[in-house]
Amino acid sequence: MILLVDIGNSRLKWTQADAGRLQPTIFMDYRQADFFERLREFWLNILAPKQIAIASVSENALTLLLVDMARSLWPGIEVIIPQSSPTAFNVKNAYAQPEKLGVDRWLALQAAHRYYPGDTCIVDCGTAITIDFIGADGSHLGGLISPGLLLMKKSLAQNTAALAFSEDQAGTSLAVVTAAAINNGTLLAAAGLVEATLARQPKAYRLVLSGGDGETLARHLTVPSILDGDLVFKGLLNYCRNENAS
Ligand SMILES: Nc1ncnc2c1ncn2[C@@H]1O[C@H](COP(=O)(O)OP(=O)(O)O)[C@@H](O)[C@H]1O
Ligand SMILES: CC(C)(COP(=O)(O)O)[C@@H](O)C(=O)NCCC(=O)O
Ligand SMILES: [K+]
Repeated sequence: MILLVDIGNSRLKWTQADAGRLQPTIFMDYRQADFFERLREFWLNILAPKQIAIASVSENALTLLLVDMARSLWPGIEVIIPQSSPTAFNVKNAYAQPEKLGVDRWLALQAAHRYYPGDTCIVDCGTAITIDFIGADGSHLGGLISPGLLLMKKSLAQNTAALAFSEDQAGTSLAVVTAAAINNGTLLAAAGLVEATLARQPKAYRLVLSGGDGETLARHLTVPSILDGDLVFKGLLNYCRNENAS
C-alpha cells in the first residue's frame, strides 16, 4: 500500500494506491483547527503503507508535520517528496528555472505523458487555473496561470463596495441580476481563457481537465475534454516505482 498526498492552496487530497490502483480521494481543508486530529483518525484506520509520497505547493511546514505524523504512525515508512526538475520520466520541463514550476504541474505533465500520450493540454482548475502544454515527444511547451473561479469571485467581493460573494450555480449566458452576472462572468473568463489558449496554438491538443472546478469548467466549454482528477497522484506513483528519476 502506498499513501499519496496532494496539497494545493485550498485543500489537501489524499488516497491510497494498491498495486497501482487508486482508491477514492479524500478531500480535506487543512486550515480547519481539527485538521491534524481528523487526518490522524483516518490514517490510524488504514493498512500500514510502505511508502508515502507527497506533492505540495503549500507551506513546507505542513509537509514536515505530515511526514512526522506518518513516521510516528508507521516507523520505517519510506518518504518520497518529488521536486520539479529539468527532466523526469521522459518529460522535459520548459521552465527557464525548472525548479520553479509548481510540482503539481510537473507531476500532472508526467502523468499526462504516460496516460494521455500525444499533444496534450492539461488544465488544473483549482485555487489557480494552470494551463500546460506537452508535445507527443514529452517536451513541455510552457503554460499559463490565472486565478481560479473562487479567487476571481472573492477578489471582486473584496475589492468592490457593491459586489457580494455568492456560490450560486454558474452558466455562461448574459445575466440580469448581480450574483449571476458575477458567477457567469467568472466562469466564462475561465472557459474563454482555455478556449482562446487552445485556439492560438499552431496545432490541435487533446484537453485534460483536473481540479476542484474541473467538472464545472468541462460542462461549459465549447471544446471536448477529458476529466481526470488523479493526475497528480498518478505522477506521484511514478516516483514510488522508480526513486532514481532525475
Ligand atoms: N467542496 C469543495 N470545497 C472546496 N472547494 C471546492 C469544493 N468543490 C469545488 N471547489 C472548487 O475547487 C477549488 C479548489 O480546487 P482544488 O483542486 O482542491 O484546489 P487546490 O489544488 O488549489 O487546493 C476551489 O477554489 C473551489 O472553487
Ligand atoms: C500555480 C500554483 C499556485 C497552482 O496551485 P493550486 O491552484 O493547485 O493550488 C502552483 O502550481 C505553484 O505554486 N506554482 C509555482 C509557480 C509556477 O508554477 O510557475
Ligand atoms: K491549479
